[in-house]
Amino acid sequence: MVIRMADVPSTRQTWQPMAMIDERFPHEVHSEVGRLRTVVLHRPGPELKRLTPRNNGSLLFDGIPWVDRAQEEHDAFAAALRSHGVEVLYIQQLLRDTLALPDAREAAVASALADKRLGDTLRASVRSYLSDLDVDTLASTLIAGLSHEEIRRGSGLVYTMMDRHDFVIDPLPNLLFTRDSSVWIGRQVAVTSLAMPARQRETSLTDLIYTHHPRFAGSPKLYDPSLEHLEGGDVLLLAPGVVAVGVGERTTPAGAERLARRIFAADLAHTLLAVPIAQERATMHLDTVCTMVDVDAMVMYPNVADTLTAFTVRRHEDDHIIVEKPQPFLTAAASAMGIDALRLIDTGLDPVTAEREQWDDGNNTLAIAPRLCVAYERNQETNKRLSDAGIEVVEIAGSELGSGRGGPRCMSCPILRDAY
Ligand SMILES: NC(=O)NCCC[C@H](N)C(=O)O
Repeated sequence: MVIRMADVPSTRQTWQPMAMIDERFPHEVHSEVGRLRTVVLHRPGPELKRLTPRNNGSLLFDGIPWVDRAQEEHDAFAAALRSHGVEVLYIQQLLRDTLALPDAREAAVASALADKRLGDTLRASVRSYLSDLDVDTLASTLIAGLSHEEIRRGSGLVYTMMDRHDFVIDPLPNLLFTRDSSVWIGRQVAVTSLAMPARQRETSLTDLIYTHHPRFAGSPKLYDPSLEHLEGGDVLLLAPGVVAVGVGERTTPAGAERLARRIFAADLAHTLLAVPIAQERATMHLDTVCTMVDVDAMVMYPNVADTLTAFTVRRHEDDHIIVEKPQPFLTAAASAMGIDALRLIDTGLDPVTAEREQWDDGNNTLAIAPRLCVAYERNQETNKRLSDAGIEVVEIAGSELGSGRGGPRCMSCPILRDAY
């Protein structure tokens, strides 16, 4: 699909898909709600078994999940998507395919060994350990991590001074939230720059897959992990040509500005809305506060609905951008989208219920199509209000999955959606 700026009335610019599916680049996303065709998930595995009460805080989980049940919940999520015609790709399978290529394997090992805490002697032992692994085991080790006691070989000061439960390769329990480590805008993939140390190695895996896997090799890259912090959960494609970016605990103003320059230069959008969000765990990403459920409608945490603002950023000449004064978010969004109003689904919740359901990712829905979304079943009040407003809700269990503080949108990276 080629996106082209159409002739536009006054200052408003609209963007129109000109043709569908280019064989060379079969992955393409221009909105939050176009019918979902292909999505990347990660089925949680042994990396979750690394969580203990001593490390769950630094590994960004609010509890210790029951892993078997989390897997059942995740399988049900994937089944719900498949039953609506969505192709589900798993990160671990993509990683296995990728590691079968010698250059990719070498790059993956080099990136795991780059950890400065290892030191030369232990690094050599870890290299030797990894070189003995078959592709499947290497893929699972890069995700589940490797502890001192598992390596069973080593010498030198670092190895000797480590506790046997310390990690020589850190586990990646948050890989579950595939939304954050990459985001597709148009036909380009932004491999993001994750802010929290516990998550930074995730992008070495997504970058590896998008660089080497035959299904993705050659796809244009829009962003890379060496750039300013930017996380996929903060990026909402409100409409073709309009990208909202939350700026808060994770994505920095510099990350939003860099993305604006890149998407303008690549003609992927005409407007970026930078949306300040509270720098708190409960609102770590924009998609924890609001998600699109129709081409012109959102569900939003009621406690911020009246105060959320946006700085409209537009392309000027060459590499210059224009930043407008902040406006109420809904006003700025409707104006950029070229519609009269962006409808808020009125969840009408009292502040306490709203706060509880926001914490449990009630606003973090994944649209399968306009007016059809996946949501956690536990957020009964929010889901009821969505149904009352004509949004069909596919409910999934999330009692264990939710302990990482992420919902259906966080757990999914759409790579192909239809235009609408
Ligand atoms: N988009 C999202 O909101 N993703 C959820 C990420 C949860 C993860 N435990 C984190 O703190 O990064």
